Amino acid sequence: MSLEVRLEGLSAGYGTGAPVLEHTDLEFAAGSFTALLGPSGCGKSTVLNTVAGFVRPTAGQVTAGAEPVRGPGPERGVVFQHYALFPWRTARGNVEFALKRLGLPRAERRRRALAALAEVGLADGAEKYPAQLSGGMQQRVALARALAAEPEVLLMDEPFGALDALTRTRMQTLLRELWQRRGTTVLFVTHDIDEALALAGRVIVLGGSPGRVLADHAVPAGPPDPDLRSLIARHLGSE
Ligand SMILES: Nc1ncnc2c1ncn2[C@@H]1O[C@H](COP(=O)(O)OP(=O)(O)OP(=O)(O)O)[C@@H](O)[C@H]1O
Repeated sequence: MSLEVRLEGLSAGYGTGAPVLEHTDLEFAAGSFTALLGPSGCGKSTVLNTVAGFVRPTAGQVTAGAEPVRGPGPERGVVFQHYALFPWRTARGNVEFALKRLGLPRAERRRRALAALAEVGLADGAEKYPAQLSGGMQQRVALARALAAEPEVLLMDEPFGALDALTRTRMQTLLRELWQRRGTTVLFVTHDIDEALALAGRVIVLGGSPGRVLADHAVPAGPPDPDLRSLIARHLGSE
């Protein structure tokens, strides 16, 4: 289950500030995994937030499949760096709560929550509260919460940025497996070139103000390509 995402002539900004994006065109094929890299403030999160429907474009439009994005929707799941779990709900309770807006019956919410927690390797932690879970486990709950709604697009904003190196590598492996199994379209914002190259089939470098596409590379399958890495590093350093 996946949708193509298109940004057409997209301009966006905040209040009376300078535009963050201007006339940006980008297409993300259904089922593709794309990493967005770029210096702080170039508009990576703004791209994600317009696709999520949190930020309304000032011009142009975003479409997910055939439908223009007019606001948040369950077919577009979001995972942020900070998991934003309710501390007074268990892992299962957090996932179930997110399913309420889908209007699912209670038993179905429970079934889906437990299935999603099992899918992220947290079957044993379902009845634990966030304070009883490590950072990596909390991020698994956040991932389960997004997956339980069975999204066709997954929007991830530096989701592993706050994790230690080992946990981060484990989460990357988990995410690759989930993506291979589900085929969801993934847009993944990161500051880390190696993370982008390890995960994505395509790496886009944004830069400038307003932000624009500085580079757009397909990442070949197989072992990391040092030439591609240094090319992308040069684009990143060119700001
Ligand atoms: N809610 C907001 N209100 C006002 N300005 C904002 C808001 N969110 C972002 N901005 C501004 O928009 C610009 C782009 O921000 P954005 O978060 O999209 O960049 P980014 O590339 O994701 O940065 P980072 O890597 O630091 O997360 C920045 O100048 C930022 O200060």
